[in-house]
Amino acid sequence: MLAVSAPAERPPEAEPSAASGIVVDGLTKQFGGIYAVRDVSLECRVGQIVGLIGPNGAGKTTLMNLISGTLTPTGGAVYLDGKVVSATSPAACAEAGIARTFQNIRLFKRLTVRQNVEVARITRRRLARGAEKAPSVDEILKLLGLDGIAEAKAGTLPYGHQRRVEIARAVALSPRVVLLDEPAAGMNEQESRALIGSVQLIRDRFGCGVIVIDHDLKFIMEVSEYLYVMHLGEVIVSGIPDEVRHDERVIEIYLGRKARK
Ligand SMILES: Nc1ncnc2c1ncn2[C@@H]1O[C@H](COP(=O)(O)OP(=O)(O)OP(=O)(O)O)[C@@H](O)[C@H]1O
Repeated sequence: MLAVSAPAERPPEAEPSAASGIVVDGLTKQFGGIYAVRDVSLECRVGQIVGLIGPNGAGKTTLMNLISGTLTPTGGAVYLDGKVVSATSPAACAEAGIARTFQNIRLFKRLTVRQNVEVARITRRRLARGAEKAPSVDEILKLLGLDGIAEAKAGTLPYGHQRRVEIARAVALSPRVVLLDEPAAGMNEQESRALIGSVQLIRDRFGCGVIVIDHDLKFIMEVSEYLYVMHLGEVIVSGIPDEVRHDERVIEIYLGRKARK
């Protein structure tokens, strides 16, 4: 059965104080008179892969920016492991255990793939978090299929490879939850299929939660265990991918003809 979220409703088990992972509770962000995000409640437990979809302008990136501390909410809160992390800073969120990638890739382009990941590892050591289950740089590179190009300069790589380096760098921080903003953008069918396996391996090996935004519906339906659909700043539908895929509102209003293919 499809769960339809009333704006102010919180998933029944989402008690912020008791949760392990991220709980977003009634989050709102206004830019002047525009509600980019309006009373959004969702959660991503540690060990869970959650997808976020919606048409252009739905509020997905704003929500990511609120969760990762890049933006300060107008209302509501974000909890990580029961502690409020919203309205702090990107550095505080990273320190608490939220890592992310960006729609616009932000790598050290003149450094090699390995050096990019090593820089993140140095940061993690400084944070003194996750040491007990931290995989080596070599393991991270292998997990993302980057071991064969570890010595290549990041800036010389095709777009799809650069996206994987970004993910490797994010997981090298040993996050509790990693946010992936359009990780399959620019990838061909074969690459995005391989990425599904990598994301699942990351979750298994690191034991972290993963929140994924992507416009590639095939990719996001396959990789996610649970989906939230946003439109005009609000979560309008949530459920497992099979339920969301067949929801009339999602097909006709939010996914349009893409869903009929
Ligand atoms: N800094 C800003 N100032 C004013 N309005 C903004 C700002 N950032 C986002 N918005 C508005 O908020 C709404 C949500 O934008 P957002 O980029 O979060 O959507 P999105 O779902 O990520 O879209 P896309 O899929 O195209 O990236 C849009 O109407 C957008 O114009």
